[in-house]
Amino acid sequence: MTTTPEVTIADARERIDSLDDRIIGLIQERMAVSSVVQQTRIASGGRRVHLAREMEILSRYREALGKPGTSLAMTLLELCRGRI
Ligand SMILES: O=C(O)C(=O)C[C@]1(C(=O)O)C=C[C@@H](O)C=C1
Repeated sequence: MTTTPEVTIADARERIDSLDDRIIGLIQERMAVSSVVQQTRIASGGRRVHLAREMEILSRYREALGKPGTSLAMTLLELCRGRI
């Protein structure tokens, strides 16, 4: 069956929208889990931020996605723990 460029683009955009919905849901889930870690640490006398752990996360994203991965990880961390 043949299709048109318009249909191919519309179908692909639907998939992108669906992926973005899932990504947003995963980010919201990450924020909730991160909050549990931070609140638990603060309640036991620690600090909200754990820089060594953040370095591990930044490395993981950079290894998987290159330099923009670092920016993405920094944005995710800011969403999860606020600005430092
Ligand atoms: O893993 C932790 O210790 C967390 O508090 C979670 C988290 C994160 O969102 O990944 C948030 C703040 C910390 O600075 C480091 C990492």
